[in-house]
Amino acid sequence: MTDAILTLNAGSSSLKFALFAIEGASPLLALRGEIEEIDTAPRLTAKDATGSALVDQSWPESAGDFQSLFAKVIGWIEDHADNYRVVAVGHRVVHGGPDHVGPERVTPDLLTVLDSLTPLAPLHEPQNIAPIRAIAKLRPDLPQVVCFDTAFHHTMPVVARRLGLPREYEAAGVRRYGFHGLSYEYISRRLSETAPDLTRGRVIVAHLGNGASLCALHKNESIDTTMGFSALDGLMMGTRPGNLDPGVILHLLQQRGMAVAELEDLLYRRSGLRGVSGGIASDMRALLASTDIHAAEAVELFCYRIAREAGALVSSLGGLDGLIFTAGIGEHAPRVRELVCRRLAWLGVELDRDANARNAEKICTTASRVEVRVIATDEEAMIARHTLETI
Ligand SMILES: Nc1ncnc2c1ncn2[C@@H]1O[C@H](COP(=O)(O)OP(=O)(O)O)[C@@H](O)[C@H]1O
Ligand SMILES: CC(=O)OP(=O)(O)O
Ligand SMILES: [Mg+2]
Repeated sequence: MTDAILTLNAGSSSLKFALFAIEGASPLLALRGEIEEIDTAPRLTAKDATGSALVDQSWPESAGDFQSLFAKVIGWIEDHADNYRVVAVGHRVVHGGPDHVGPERVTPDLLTVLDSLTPLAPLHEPQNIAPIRAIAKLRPDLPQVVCFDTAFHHTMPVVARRLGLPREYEAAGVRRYGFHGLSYEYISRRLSETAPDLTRGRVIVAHLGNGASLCALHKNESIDTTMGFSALDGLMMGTRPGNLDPGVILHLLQQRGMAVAELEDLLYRRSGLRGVSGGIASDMRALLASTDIHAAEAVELFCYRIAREAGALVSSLGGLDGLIFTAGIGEHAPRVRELVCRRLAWLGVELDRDANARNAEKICTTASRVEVRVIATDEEAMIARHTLETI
């Protein structure tokens, strides 16, 4: 039996998991998998460390039922990883609030704090916390560690964190936090290994998954990002509108008499690619495959908003040396990268079309003034490292 760390990463459209063998100081990947499209067409796939497929199974009847899908993942791991002894579980938790800026071991008090942050991340925090409680019940002795998406952004200067509201709100925690921090932390480490020049310069990382954001890295530290107080801000996403004139919210509440729960549903689940495509899909693969004009318009708006927000971050950075695409869409959708890069040509971004079509690591021409790369993110590897360090 080999000691291992189990990692769980509940995103807005997927539940990702991995098992890492503990070998010396660094965890070694044993297997990884995910259930994707949890709300529409749940499908479990997993691969061993060499990339060989271990399972491909669908449960259309369990769409939207997170608890039952989580139980299926745990059941599958128990059946297929019996030569590993899980000695700790690491979780991605989206919101750590103002006081939690590093990985922490789970305690009952910490769980109470995390519960109180649920209104700030209603699409994620409940799915992040439920597995912690379920595991604590089954195995109270098993150490569990939480790794916050907000933590990586603690280097943001005050001016990037502050909202234009009266001071008392900031003191009460109403400020910009930023998310996808485990992904940005992993990318920053990969840059140190593969493109060290960029770690001394000004880089925008585009994490384009079902949730999406941009991070401005200056000398490899976050100095600004497009998500703010909640995971609603910034880019348009799979089901979220991204930044929105607050006047629209007032209009919906006052003139349309919309209830708060209805508004929350609109902003977290019915907008973004799903809403703009007229309900065709929130999933980029389906939109790119569709011939419907509304699907094409949704993709166009997605890319327009990325280029527009990137322009704002170029201003925060005072220029741009590198542009990195990552996460589900960023890693696998050449069309989206092409549309974004075309809009950023004024910065000296010049895409190599063949390299882009191949999802190559470097996708710019030699003449490009900005180095454009595709880097596969690995939030699980970050969670495993933090978990091992914490226990
Ligand atoms: N081959 C592909 N081409 C285009 N989009 C893809 C591809 N593979 C995955 N995606 C998109 O990536 C998104 C999911 O990304 P992911 O990072 O897993 O999301 P999250 O972690 O937010 O749940 C979906 O919109 C999906 O359609
Ligand atoms: C913060 C967030 O939106 O996460 P995800 O992209 O995993 O949904
Ligand atoms: Mg994700």
